[in-house]
Amino acid sequence: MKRQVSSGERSASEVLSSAARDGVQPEATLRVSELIGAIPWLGPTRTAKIMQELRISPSKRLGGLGVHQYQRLHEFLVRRQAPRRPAEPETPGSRLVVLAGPTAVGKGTVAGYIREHYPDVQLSVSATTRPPRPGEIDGVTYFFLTDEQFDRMVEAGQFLEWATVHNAYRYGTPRAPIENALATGRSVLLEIDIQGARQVRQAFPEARLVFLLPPTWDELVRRLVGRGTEGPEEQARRLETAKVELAAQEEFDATVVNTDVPEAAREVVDLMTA
Ligand SMILES: Nc1nc2c(ncn2[C@@H]2O[C@H](COP(=O)(O)OP(=O)(O)O)[C@@H](O)[C@H]2O)c(=O)[nH]1
Ligand SMILES: Nc1ncnc2c1ncn2[C@@H]1O[C@H](COP(=O)(O)OP(=O)(O)O)[C@@H](O)[C@H]1O
Repeated sequence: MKRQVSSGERSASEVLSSAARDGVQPEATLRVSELIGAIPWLGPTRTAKIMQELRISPSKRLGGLGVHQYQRLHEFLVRRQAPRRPAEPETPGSRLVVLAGPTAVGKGTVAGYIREHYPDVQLSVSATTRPPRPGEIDGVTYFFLTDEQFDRMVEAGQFLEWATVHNAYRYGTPRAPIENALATGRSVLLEIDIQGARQVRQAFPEARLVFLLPPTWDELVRRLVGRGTEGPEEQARRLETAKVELAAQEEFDATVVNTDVPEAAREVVDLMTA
């Protein structure tokens, strides 16, 4: 027997979770666009955009989703359902700032400079499934998690955003430290990839998104090659991705050109306080 999802009963993600648990497909004939469109504050345009991001065609019904589409939809709903922050920071003056940009532009270097020279800026510590490199400290560089631990945090809605980066490992921003910092009037800087920046924009429309640019394309190539952490094949793949990533700068609130590290760091910090 079919029935409609009603907000007074179970939420959409509860329906999907129990379906996954029980191995049954409820509401199989419900269109995904209707399910998403029923979320408060999402108009048809946002719904269409979300469908596009989830890579689900507008006509798809729940019962017709592929495994990956189903997984993406589930994760989206869990994220939406996690406790939401109000539209404005709770304390005036606190701000959430995202620093993103193409591979090897110097995000880590600039963030490291800020950590060292601007102790008042709180830098978010991400969680990752990638193994630690020599010298990296758990809880300082990253929280190093197993796949299972990461899954549990995703399920519990404990990430503000998360993404698989460079087709390899998963990275995510723990939600609680960010919310605590903003609630106590501190600004927070997230150094994350572009997919993550887009998710932060959805969850925190008031966040400021800063895009770090290389002075030139050739300099970006020089930095990637000069860093020497990837082989030629991986370098070529990252540079292909970088072209797409550079096109995303239009979506950001501000751009900073990383010619000189201290100068770029100061510009980012200025954007946090301005
Ligand atoms: N979405 C997202 N991306 C992250 C997060 N933390 C780090 N990243 C990105 O993950 C990528 C890989 O970082 P890292 O493991 O330090 O490797 P490296 O950039 O190759 O030195 C970088 O582009 C980071 O910006 C996070 O919490 N969320
Ligand atoms: N302003 C800069 N001038 C010259 N080299 C830089 C500058 N910023 C970063 N680099 C170098 O570029 C390489 C990539 O920087 P990194 O911080 O690892 O990039 P990302 O975190 O964006 O992938 C590193 O070798 C770093 O030392």
